[in-house]
Parts: sequence; structure tokens; C-alpha cells
Amino acid sequence: MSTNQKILTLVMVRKANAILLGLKKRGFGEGKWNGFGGKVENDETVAEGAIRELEEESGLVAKCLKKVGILEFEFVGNPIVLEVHVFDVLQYEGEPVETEEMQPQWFPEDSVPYEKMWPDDILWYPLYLKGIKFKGYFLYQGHDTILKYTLTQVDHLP
Ligand SMILES: Nc1ncnc2c1[nH]c(=O)n2[C@H]1C[C@H](O)[C@@H](COP(=O)(O)OP(=O)(O)OP(=O)(O)O)O1
Repeated sequence: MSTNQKILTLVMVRKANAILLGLKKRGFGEGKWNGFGGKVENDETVAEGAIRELEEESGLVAKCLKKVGILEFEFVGNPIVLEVHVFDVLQYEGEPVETEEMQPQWFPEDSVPYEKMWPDDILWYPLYLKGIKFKGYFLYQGHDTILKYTLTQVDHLP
């Protein structure tokens, strides 16, 4: 991994045509609805990081995860590249609870609040919701403007 790269996770939870999102209460992405996740620590695998972040941010304990996408984000003027590994939770235990970082809420899959989410989400969620694996790259100016992007369907993910 290059010193300019940070590995993060984004964990998506669904049930019966609804998706669980959390309103970020602090830090990066504050005020936006998003899946759950964060930076992977040095002493854990990406999947272990995903499980830890989901529990820390929502109280849910993931029992089975599947990687569904990898998204890279760059911001003009910032050398750091964020590599976000997106996971679908196939099985979990517990009920979502509000935490210091997130206020969780179920949304019907046809009423995802894209206007209050990262602008890239409306581009790749349709693939995710159809069960299609994907890779994406997004160059941002600030946090609201995508200057360019690529998004491709893939058969396999590392
Ligand atoms: N553009 C975009 N779309 C969708 N999701 C994301 C982005 N950029 C992102 O960073 N994310 C996701 C990836 C992670 O799930 C979070 C960001 O994690 P962050 O809060 O920075 O990491 P933590 O380790 O929880 O941070 P601390 O608060 O503990 O320092 O957003």
C-alpha cells in the first residue's frame, strides 16, 4: 500500500426491500446518510475492520459478509487516495442502535435519500441494489462536486 493510500470499509445492511443507513454525526461526511465503516487498522484484515466498524457504529454484529465493490476517491489538492471496500452483510445479529458516530434508520430501497448522501452514491447504488459487483473511481472538488469518474461492473473482486 502506498503511503498516500488509506484503506476504508463501507458496510451495507439490507432486509426485505429496505436498506439501513446511518446519519453521520461527526467527522468526515458529517450530516450525510451513509453505510457504516471507517479506516482499517494495521492489525486487522479489511473484513475484520468492516465487522468492527459495523458494530461500533450500529451495534450490529455481522456473521457473514460479501465484498461487492471497491471505490477509489481522490480530492483535488489532497495527495491521499481513499480506497473504500464495500461489503454486503448477508447475516447479522442484533438490532440497530444509535451510537456516538451514527444515527441508524431503515429506508425503503426506492426512497434512498440521495440528496443527503455523497454525490457518488446515486451512481453506484443502483448496481449494488441489483446485486452487481463494481469498481469505481471518483475525483472530487471539495465534497460536493465530482469532476470525473469511472464505474465498471466486474465479475470478481480481490
Ligand atoms: N464518497 C463516498 N461515498 C460513500 N462513502 C464514502 C465516501 N467517502 C468515504 O470515506 N466514504 C465512507 C467510507 C467510510 O465508511 C466512511 C468514512 O470513514 P471515517 O469516518 O473517516 O473513518 P473512521 O475510522 O470511522 O474515522 P474516525 O472518526 O474514527 O477517525 O465513509
